[in-house]
Amino acid sequence: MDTQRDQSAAPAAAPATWRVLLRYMRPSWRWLALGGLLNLTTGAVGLTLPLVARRLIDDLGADRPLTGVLLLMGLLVVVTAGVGPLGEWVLRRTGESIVLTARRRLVSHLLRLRVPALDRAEPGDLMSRVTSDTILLRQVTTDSVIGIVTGSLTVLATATLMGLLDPVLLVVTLGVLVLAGTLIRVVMPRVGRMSKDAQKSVGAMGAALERALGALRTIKASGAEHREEAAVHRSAEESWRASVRAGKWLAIAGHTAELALQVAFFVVLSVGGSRVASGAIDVGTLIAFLMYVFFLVPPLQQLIGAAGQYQVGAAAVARITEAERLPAEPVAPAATLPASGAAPAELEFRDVHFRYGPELPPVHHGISFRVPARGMTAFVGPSGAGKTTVFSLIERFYEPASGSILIDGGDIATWDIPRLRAAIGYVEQDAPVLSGSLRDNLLLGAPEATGEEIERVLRVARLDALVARLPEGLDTLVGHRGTRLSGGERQRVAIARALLRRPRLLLLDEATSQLDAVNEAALRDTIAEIARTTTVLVVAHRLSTVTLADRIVVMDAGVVRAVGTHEELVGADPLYAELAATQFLAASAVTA
Ligand SMILES: Nc1ncnc2c1ncn2[C@@H]1O[C@H](COP(=O)(O)OP(=O)(O)OP(=O)(O)O)[C@@H](O)[C@H]1O
Repeated sequence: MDTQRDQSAAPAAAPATWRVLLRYMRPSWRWLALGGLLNLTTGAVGLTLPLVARRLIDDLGADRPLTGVLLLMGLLVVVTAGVGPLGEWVLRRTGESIVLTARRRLVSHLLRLRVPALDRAEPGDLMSRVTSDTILLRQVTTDSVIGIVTGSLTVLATATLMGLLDPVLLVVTLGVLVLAGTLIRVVMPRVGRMSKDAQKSVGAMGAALERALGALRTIKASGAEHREEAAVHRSAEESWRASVRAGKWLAIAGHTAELALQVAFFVVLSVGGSRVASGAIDVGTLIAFLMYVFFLVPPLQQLIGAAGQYQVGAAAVARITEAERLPAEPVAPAATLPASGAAPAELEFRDVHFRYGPELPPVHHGISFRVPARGMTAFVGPSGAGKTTVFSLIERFYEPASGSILIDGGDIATWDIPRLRAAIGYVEQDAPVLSGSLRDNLLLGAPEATGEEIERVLRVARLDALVARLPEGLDTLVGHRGTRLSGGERQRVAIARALLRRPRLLLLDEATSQLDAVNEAALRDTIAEIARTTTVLVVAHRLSTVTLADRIVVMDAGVVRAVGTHEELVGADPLYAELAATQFLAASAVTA
């Protein structure tokens, strides 16, 4: 049972970045460990090379045979060549798995978002979190975390070996490096801030682009391409600006390390030279030590790169976590649709109060009405009266502030949401049709429907002639949001889709002017026919629909003014009489 009615519970504090990263990395920890180990092996093998080099110089000096040393060097080079790429591949694979996990989690969450959260979100921005931010997660979980671990270990091992060669030269080297490290610590938080700004702008760009592409015809008709283009460009430029600034700080950090090592090389050379002259160390030791100084370059660069990537990744993690914390409906298995011939539903609203947000005015001020099983009930009233909101509350897209909504005598707040929605067929006012084929659209809510059932609803919705005419029939692609269909066809597809679910309660938000007279009259008869076996609720905009209704609920400014038949209401309710005389009659005059 899902009894959660609170839509605005205060969210707990966001978890720390490293905790979130650990959560993503946990399922892949074996692969990560293997990749890290292989990377370390490559580093360790590389580290032995200077020692072997020293041995070579010693052997040369002492005139000893070189075969053994050369063979060892060859072996080490071959091992490095084999293990290096393998380690990198393992890490890349792990990174991709982490991206996959994050994307799956996020998509599953976003598809279950509560409708109020969706009202406040920008789809384009949410999309960028799934597509672009998750890519950054790959870098931070593999390159960065592994880079920090392997880089630190390699630096530590190199420093140990340097210490074994000559502790004095090690202290000299570390002194230079500590200075560089202090500078880098100042730079890194700036990289984090800039990266956050850059990703935020990518999200804003996605939102602006979605807004423009989603209504491109309107934008063209309004001659607004330039303004929309400028808005998208602005976000792209902001992202560029922030990324360039982050890049500047990263470049400074990267080159600080390189510069520090060059300085260290010269300091070690001069200090080491005097130590060779004083006989404290031999030439072989100095050469080996200088080789180690250069060996420090890659792991130190890896460390700095990793720290930078961690900052970039932390910005992405914050955006992914933010999306994951938007309120969502509980995950529940899909409910089975009502059996054919299932009893129609009874509905009751009891003193329902509702507003869309704490800062918004109330929409329903204590709505009460009863709808018995079977028959057609029409909701009429001026625009903004709260008619569509009645349907949204029945579907539990929103929860009432107080009062209750009952189906078959049970409060729907105690129903599992999938079970509730399985009982309902809903045709929205703008009759959305999804990209894909006609068949995909019909089967959206009833994937198990048989060919016969599809044919039946096609006939009922008067789509059979259209499907017969199309060369690809039901497999015809309808385009993005059904743009290849006419408005009336889209509406009939939406009706057929709802009917295929064999709903016990059919909610029909009538479009004001989508259907032609012939189809409208036919569909009206069909709906009246359906109402004999199912409970049908219609938000009605046409008198022709209203006169067929068994009862009419007249709504105005969030209250139910009157309930009755057309004949009763025309005499009893002045608002209804006025609506019937103006809007409805005007509409019916067109279709008569
Ligand atoms: N998602 C939403 N967020 C905030 N306010 C909303 C939302 N949806 C609707 N409203 C507001 O709630 C009020 C009632 O809207 P509703 O869609 O229920 O009216 P309606 O009677 O169906 O109107 P129409 O006949 O024009 O379709 C309106 O003032 C509308 O602006």
